[in-house]
Amino acid sequence: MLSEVSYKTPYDIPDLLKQIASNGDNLQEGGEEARQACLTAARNLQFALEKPTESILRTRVAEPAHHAALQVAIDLNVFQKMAERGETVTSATDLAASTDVDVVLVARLMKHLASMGTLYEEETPGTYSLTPYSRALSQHKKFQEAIPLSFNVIGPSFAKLPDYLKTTSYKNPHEDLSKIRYSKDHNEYSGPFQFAHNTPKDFWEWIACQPERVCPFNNQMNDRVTGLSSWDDTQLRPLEEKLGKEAGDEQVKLLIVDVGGGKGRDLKAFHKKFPTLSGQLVLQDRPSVLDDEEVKGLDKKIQVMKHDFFTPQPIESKGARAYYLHSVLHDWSDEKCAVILANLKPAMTKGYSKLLITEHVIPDHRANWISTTFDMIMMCCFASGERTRMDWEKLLGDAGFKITSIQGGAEPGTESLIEAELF
Ligand SMILES: C[S@@+](CC[C@H](N)C(=O)[O-])C[C@H]1O[C@@H](n2cnc3c(N)ncnc32)[C@H](O)[C@@H]1O
Repeated sequence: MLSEVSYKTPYDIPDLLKQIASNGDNLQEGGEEARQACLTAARNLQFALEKPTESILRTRVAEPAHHAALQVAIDLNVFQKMAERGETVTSATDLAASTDVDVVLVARLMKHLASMGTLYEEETPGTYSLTPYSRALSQHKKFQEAIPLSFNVIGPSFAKLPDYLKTTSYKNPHEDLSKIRYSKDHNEYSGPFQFAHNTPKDFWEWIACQPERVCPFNNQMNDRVTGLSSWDDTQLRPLEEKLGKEAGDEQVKLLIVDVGGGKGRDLKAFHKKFPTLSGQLVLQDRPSVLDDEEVKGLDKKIQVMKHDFFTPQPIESKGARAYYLHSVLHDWSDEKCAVILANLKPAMTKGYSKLLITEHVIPDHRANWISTTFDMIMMCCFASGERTRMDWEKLLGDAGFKITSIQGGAEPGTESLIEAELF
């Protein structure tokens, strides 16, 4: 059986098994690197061993059904209820009683959640315990809020992508497809998101008008679940030297302007790491983001400023040491990014101000699934995309910047820190 599968698959099954065995033995000492190697080999082994009929069932129905079951479980607080019971196992009957929901329904949902790895089914049939994933879902609002956002906001865009692409004769989604109708009644700018949600608004305008979604979305941006992180320590550490001492300016007035900085998570992390570094930190974003209560509680070192980055950068004077764009440019086409960058340039001082960008840099070969997933999200929600190194060089070069370094994220599939300056 194995040799038959191995013959047909491009994966080397014996080698994958060896990788799992050697990295598995080394999980304690090997740390994150061994875990990642083991996980990659295990994922590839699944692709190699699954029959096409199993793969098709998994992708077309098992995974969407899992997503739906997760959404229902979130609606019913299933994971919190399991955690609150303080027991290691819960039966569908107990859970149905505490959620006041039909036991047959609860049992069916739990079975699918267990078969897909979100719950663990114990030796005793019909009893379940939490896995690290469902425990995280039980404990953290950021995980609970992520599911409805993917289910109700991003999911419909994915579902409609094939129809949208058919409509556009398979053009790469781009805002310039302005003749594409977003619905039968309208004839305005449209991307897959507008097509799916039947709206002329861009994602940011749309979400700002959704009172029940705007706060979870801003929280989600502020407290990322995966793939997009606050700058990690390896990226953060050298910045003290670069932004502080290297400036040759003991009293830096303006240290970082975080443009489209959300609720200030990155500036908070920066200030926590380097509390004594001189210079003001400035947080800029749309009113719907900055009016959030959490923003009002930011340290006074962080000045909060409503600013539309499609208008000239208001922080000029001598120029800040760094203008920072984290997960901003991937939301926009090259043409729109050119406008954002052109608005920053007059504010920057050549040889002094840096442009810092935290974004995915998609490798040309064997891109990680997390980066490719974000690329698909960008395609569907923003008619934009993640960029390769060459894309970044072109985008920034055309805008008058030269890249001085690209520091990869600590984990595969996470964002890199790109440093650039005016030439
Ligand atoms: C993907 S989020 C990233 C937020 C933040 N930099 C982070 O990494 O958590 C993109 C941000 O761009 C902001 N944004 C979108 N359009 C904007 C505009 N025209 N002017 C300023 N900010 C904008 C959004 O409100 C959002 O906070």
